[in-house]
Amino acid sequence: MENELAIVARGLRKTYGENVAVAGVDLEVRRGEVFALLGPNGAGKTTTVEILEGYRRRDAGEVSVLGSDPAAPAADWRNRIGIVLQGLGEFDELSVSELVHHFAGFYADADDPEKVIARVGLAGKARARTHTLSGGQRRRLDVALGIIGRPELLFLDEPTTGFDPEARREFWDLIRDLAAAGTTIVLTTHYLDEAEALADRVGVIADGRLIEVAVPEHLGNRQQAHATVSWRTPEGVVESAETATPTDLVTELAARFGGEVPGLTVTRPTLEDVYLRMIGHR
Ligand SMILES: Nc1ncnc2c1ncn2[C@@H]1O[C@H](COP(=O)(O)OP(=O)(O)OP(=O)(O)O)[C@@H](O)[C@H]1O
Repeated sequence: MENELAIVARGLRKTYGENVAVAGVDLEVRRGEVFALLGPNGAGKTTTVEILEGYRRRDAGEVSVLGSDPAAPAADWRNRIGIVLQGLGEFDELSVSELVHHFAGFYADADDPEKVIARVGLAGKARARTHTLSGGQRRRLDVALGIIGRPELLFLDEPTTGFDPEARREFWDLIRDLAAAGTTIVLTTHYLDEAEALADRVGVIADGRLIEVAVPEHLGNRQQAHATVSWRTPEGVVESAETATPTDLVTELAARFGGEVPGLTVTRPTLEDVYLRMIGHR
């Protein structure tokens, strides 16, 4: 049902001269979903997202975003979408609070600026001039400007680049809050842990093609992958075996050792392992 889908793209294509940036992408994002686009540099993520945002023209394909074609949207369409832009240099002399209030003025039903400032963790910086913010604080301000209009659909292009680990965790909590409140979120990221932590589904783009869409646990048949069981022999040598039935092997080892197995670990391929395999690095 179109209604349950925030985004539908069919055969999306964009070329720059000889260079095919997006080579026929089919994509569906459900309402309320957090969808992450992963892919190496130059894969076509930003081009895809900017077409969906209405900032780039496609060469071919059908696109519907919140029921409108982004190339010719309905009158209130842009108000229903949040876009996290970077680098609003001309507003450098405004304070955080002034800038967020200024942006709130663009929307008929904007959120409370002070609440949004607190929500992105900038309450202590509300009076600071924006040019005095650190890179990570600046990015939080970008997010505040993206959500001030209470968007139904929020686009975030590499939102946590430059964040320290604590800021990333706080940002993830913010994204989860927004998702819990029903906001559909499309984000691009290079961080696999971020995709795994946030996304309901992940789409992997390589060379302008969407090569797989899956929930993070299922990406690249990760769940079917063999587990690696490692242990230490009485001589102190670390041995390991790949197996489809790790429980059997561990049970056998436990019997062999008469209880606790020294140095026992059971691992499966990480999201990073399967991702690198998918995009061709082995
Ligand atoms: N305005 C442009 N003019 C010409 N080529 C472009 C333009 N924008 C993007 N491209 C090319 O299109 C391809 C896809 O770029 P895009 O920015 O969509 O990739 P990306 O997946 O977002 O990469 P990154 O992870 O590095 O941000 C690249 O080969 C890029 O060089």
